[in-house]
Amino acid sequence: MDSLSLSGICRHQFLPITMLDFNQSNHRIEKAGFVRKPETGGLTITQVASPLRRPVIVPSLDNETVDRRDRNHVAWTSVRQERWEGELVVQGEIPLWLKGTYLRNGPGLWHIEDYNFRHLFDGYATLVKLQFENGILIAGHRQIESEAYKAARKNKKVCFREFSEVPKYENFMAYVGDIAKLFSGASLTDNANTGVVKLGDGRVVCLTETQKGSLVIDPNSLETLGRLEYSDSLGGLIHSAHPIVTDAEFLTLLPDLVNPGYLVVRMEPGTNERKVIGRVNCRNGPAPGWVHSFPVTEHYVVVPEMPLRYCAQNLLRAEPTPLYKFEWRPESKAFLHVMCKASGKIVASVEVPLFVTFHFINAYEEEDEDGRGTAIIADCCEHNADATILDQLRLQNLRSFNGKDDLLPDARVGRFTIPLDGSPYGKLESALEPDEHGRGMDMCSINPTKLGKKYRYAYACGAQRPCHFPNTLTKLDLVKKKAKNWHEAGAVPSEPFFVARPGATEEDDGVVISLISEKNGNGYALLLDGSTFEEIARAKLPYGLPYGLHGCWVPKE
Ligand SMILES: CC(=O)/C=C/C=C(C)/C=C/C1=C(C)CCCC1(C)C
Ligand SMILES: CC(/C=C/C=O)=C\C=C\C=O
Ligand SMILES: [Fe+2]
Repeated sequence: MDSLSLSGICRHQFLPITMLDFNQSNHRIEKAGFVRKPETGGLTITQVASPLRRPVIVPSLDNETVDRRDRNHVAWTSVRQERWEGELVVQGEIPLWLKGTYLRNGPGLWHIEDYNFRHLFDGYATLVKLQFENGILIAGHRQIESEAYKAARKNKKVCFREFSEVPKYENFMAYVGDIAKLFSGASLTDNANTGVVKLGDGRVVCLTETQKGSLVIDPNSLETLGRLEYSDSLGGLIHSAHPIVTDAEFLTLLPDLVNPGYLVVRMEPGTNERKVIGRVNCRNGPAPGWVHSFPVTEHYVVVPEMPLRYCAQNLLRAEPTPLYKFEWRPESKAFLHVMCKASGKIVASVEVPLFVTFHFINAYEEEDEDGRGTAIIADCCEHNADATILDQLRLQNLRSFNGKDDLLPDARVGRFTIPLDGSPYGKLESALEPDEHGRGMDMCSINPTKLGKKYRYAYACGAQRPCHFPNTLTKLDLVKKKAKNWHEAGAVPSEPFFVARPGATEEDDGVVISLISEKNGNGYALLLDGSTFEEIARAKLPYGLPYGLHGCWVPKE
């Protein structure tokens, strides 16, 4: 059976993919579909094969994971097994034009043995795929085999510095040794749990905030293929977790913690060499602001200098502070710098009101009637200049929601206006009334053809209160200043990801994909119409998956 004859498979029941070729394995068959491989240390292995004739090995994790499902929402519970793949039964209709794979990355495993991690961002990366073809949906998930994850499994403890977790030191000398390794980057994690991008040359790369955590994966098997080794000598240990990736380029920011500033760099498809476009020196402060993401316009890169700054002392600490590796420095103020992509020259550098954002949504240039640039508009999911959102993402807080208390801090679509006439100040306002989306706002996507251009629609997660975490999918109309919200009681939806219909002329002509973790432990893939924002299809997963962060689309050639 090949991928084109999938429609021959029974679609009336949930269909795990079954073993076709036992000869490819040395495993002893214990019962249909289950085999035990002695050298895996007692893990249960299910040897299965996909309709694409690819065998899939599915080690389950430990019982503790499953036990904890009773107590916590599945969104905040470790994934229950290493790997799974199968066809899903679809309710509704998947558009026939939707051909390709949606990949979603995120931290999905938050414990090692008895030790439970602290923060959402600490979890070992779980990659999920939804493969669409001819109205059929094959889903799968797999752990990313980072060095950090493999070492933790092997040694039964955290071995690298994660977002908030650090290895437990046996004595002071071990701590000193680890600090020495911090400066070379050797002790930093490569747990690529934040996002996944498809480069112009077809490579698919999972990313996190550390440069060493750039891992190439196979979008079909979800296998970890190896590290993307940058071949330049730019050095540095960290970068923006959200590069801007198009078929033509990969743009990112490398924060410089020694001489506070940022390098703006560009990598061409087919190469591993980043070349410097230019450098921005920080206007203020002892360290650069955190750059989880940044926006671009057609001609410019906007470099944010947030008052939430990297903090060398906090990097060295064995125990986390409320802001982890960062600190809130309002006295350092906030700035936006605008660099010309072609020349590397800074064309504007303005002070703006204090702000906190993880995610910029988009940016574009405004022109006068003669076509001269007058301003840059940059939109972001803005947390009302309140950095405590970072600590709200502690697992204990996310797990403690009892349906009553409302702990999610307010957020909005923050719209910056950066004048290009040399004025020293920029503006920050709400792009629409935050009550439109329940005063929750994060995890955004747009139609990628609008990247850097004037745009009207964005998709994001909003809030239906009370809640501890964004729990709606929302379509934002930034022209009419209205939002349309999707919500299901108790459900935690992940980032609504927009895929445009090939040949579409309307900005919102396409579908929005999200993965939903349900209160009862189940989960499903959801497809909404990008224009009406009504449900067009859903497909139940065999079990609910943990919350995930960001996705990408790999179209079928
Ligand atoms: C999942 C997510 O959005 C963010 C993950 C952030 C990580 C893993 C940050 C890691 C870091 C270190 C391990 C040390 C250096 C600083 C910093 C980049 C925050
Ligand atoms: C999930 C999140 C913030 C939610 C707040 O409302 C931030 C994720 C950041 C990393 O990708
Ligand atoms: Fe992010």
